[in-house]
Amino acid sequence: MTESLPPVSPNTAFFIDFDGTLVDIAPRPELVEVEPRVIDLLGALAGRFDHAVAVVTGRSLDVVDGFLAPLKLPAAAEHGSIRRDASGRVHEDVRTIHAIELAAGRLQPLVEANPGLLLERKQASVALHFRQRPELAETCREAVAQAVDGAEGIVVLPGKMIFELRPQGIDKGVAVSAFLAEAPFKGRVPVYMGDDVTDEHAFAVVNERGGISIKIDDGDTLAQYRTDRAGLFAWLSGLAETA
Ligand SMILES: O=P(O)(O)OC[C@H]1O[C@H](O[C@H]2O[C@H](CO)[C@@H](O)[C@H](O)[C@H]2O)[C@H](O)[C@@H](O)[C@@H]1O
Repeated sequence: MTESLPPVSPNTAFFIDFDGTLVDIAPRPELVEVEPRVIDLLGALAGRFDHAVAVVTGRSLDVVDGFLAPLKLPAAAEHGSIRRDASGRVHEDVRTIHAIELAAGRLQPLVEANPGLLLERKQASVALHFRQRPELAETCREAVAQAVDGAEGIVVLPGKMIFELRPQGIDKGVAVSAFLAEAPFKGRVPVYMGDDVTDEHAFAVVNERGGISIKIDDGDTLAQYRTDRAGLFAWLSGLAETA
């Protein structure tokens, strides 16, 4: 189901999820394709709205930069554990990476025994992917719970065919709040666009601040609007041209 998206004022800040929102979901993380029009659109939007455009993703910063090159937008990577603000300064929360790496080591035998499972190691977090082996979802859930048992300060975040291990106290809502305390986002009305359960924290923050929350595709959500990627791009294209 899609619905028409609202007009926005020139005083708007945009926060955009990557996987499932800017790009279609692919069988493996490295296989996503960024259409050139997406880069053009983000660049035009940033130009129109005083550079108040940020990517908010579970990906690592270098990976998302690689996909969006030559753009280098403000970005909350790894769900906000690594955040590059508009001045280019990078804020890192890597306090639990050793505990997370230890947990990842405990998951390694499961991954080696089951081709198709994938451990994605990032700077501050680790993800266990089971998209190629959906029948192992419950096995993975239990293995991750056991792997983090007794570890302090680590949270398991379920996503689309994935379980992510990240530091406690970090989520996309916290990341959006941090951006909104800084130029050029400060004082602007936030718009957040995302497709996954991990985007719900950001929807909650944006709703509280009187912003606009947009869920891409299906699933329960706190978002006020729902559309698909085509509807989102049509809307953003109009804003990039007309603001
Ligand atoms: O916050 P996002 O930008 O939505 O990133 C969330 C995770 O996305 C990636 O995994 C997801 O996309 C893959 C490619 O389409 C897909 O194969 C996988 O099943 C999805 O979970 C990425 O690999 C993770 O690091 C991100 O945290």
